[in-house]
Amino acid sequence: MVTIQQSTIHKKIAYGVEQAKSVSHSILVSTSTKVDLIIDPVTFYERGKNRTGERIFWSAPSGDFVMVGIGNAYTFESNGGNNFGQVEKEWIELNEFSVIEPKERVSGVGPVILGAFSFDPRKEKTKLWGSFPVSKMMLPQHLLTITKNEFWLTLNVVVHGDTNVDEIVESLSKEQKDLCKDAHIPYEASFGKEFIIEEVSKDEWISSVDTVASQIRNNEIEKVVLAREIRVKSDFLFKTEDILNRLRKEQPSSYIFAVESGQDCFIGASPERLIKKEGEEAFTTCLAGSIARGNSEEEDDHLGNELLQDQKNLHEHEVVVRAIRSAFEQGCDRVIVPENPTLYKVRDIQHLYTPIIGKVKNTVSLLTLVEKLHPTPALGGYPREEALRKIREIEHLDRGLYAGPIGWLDSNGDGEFAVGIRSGLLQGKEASLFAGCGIVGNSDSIEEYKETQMKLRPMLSALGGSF
Ligand SMILES: C=C(O[C@H]1C=CC=C(C(=O)O)[C@@H]1O)C(=O)O
Repeated sequence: MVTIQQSTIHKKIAYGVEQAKSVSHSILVSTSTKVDLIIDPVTFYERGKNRTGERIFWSAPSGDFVMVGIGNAYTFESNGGNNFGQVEKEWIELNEFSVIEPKERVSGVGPVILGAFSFDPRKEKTKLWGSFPVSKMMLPQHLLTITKNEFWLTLNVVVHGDTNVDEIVESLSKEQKDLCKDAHIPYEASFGKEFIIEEVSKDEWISSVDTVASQIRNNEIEKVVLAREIRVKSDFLFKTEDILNRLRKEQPSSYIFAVESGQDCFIGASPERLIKKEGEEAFTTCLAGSIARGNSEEEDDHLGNELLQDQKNLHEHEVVVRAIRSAFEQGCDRVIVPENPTLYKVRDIQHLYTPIIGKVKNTVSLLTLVEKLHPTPALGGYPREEALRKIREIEHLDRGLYAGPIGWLDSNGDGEFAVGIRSGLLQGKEASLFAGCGIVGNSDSIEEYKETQMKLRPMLSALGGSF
């Protein structure tokens, strides 16, 4: 097995400890190697089960860029606000004292932090999300990166002047061997039989949609996204790797993610990018306005064309484009916005879609852009603060990480965040699944309810159930 050579790790960590002594400061040591192995990322995730609560999974649409993090080398956690600025500041400070190998950088390889931020830290937290802090980004001890058909293994560790080099090298090397053992074998999922679905506050949700739609008609606000929850109960433990496996097969055009905390796991397959930053370039998307997929190609085209001409959906979408363009222009120059939306199709649903690109201004960072954009009117509403107040007041739901930014950031300041929709919270034999939709003046509450059912389908199917 070709993993990272023990002697290489030893040399780097010993050097890091010497540095830590001489500067009287902790040092981040990060060693990465391209390995000549094929590793199934879900198998690798499963092999990390001794570190339950400290595992994270991320894959971009099409599945050719995957990251799996196991174990915490450093955690950025907040129980107050989302603290985007604080996370960034601490991350930059941690990188100031570092030993990173190899010097030439590959995106997503080496020191990378991954994690998620809450939708609305000001909404009162309930027991449901008790295992999770408000925001959590972690630097994994073990990181598997699959990019451009290459497999990379990274070891990250933060050392101090008194760190015992032999001990830490031995434990990291052993863990890495265990993670890679037979990891080429594709993960096989298994599922139970019993499946109960409980709707949470269904009638209240429908009546909230009616209330909000009438307030919009009275010009009190322009758009509000209202979300709801279903609780799923089973006769078997929901295992993250089983569900990841299904999501990877069933939702190839979505971001697939999982982030654990304690015994719980937030997991999903989101079609919606919030922001990607690659050097000077930034990419965002407006995704709002939805319709079902057809049973035949003809019916699918027909539904897609209907969506492209539907005034209610076009209005819902236009509000999002307007707000994202304005937020994006604060952080970027040369912003390019297509004139009309096209369609973005995932397995169970098709959306109106407008991708936006720009050139990031010199002083602007990825997390600054996340903060400017979040929550877009595709998740919150418009105007933002009024919509958030309305959601706090009227929604019978603790969204937690649902609809919040989830993604990664590297030490060059590049990375990507999606919005954590089409998602759920796994809690042993139970799970909560979430879905929302944009409410405008002419929204019909029963139609909106049906739309949420459609948006719950990807996660429900990955859990082994259906409506
Ligand atoms: C809020 C959700 O979807 C958003 C993203 C795309 C389309 C949406 C819509 O048509 O309402 C929503 O704005 C969700 O899936 O929970």
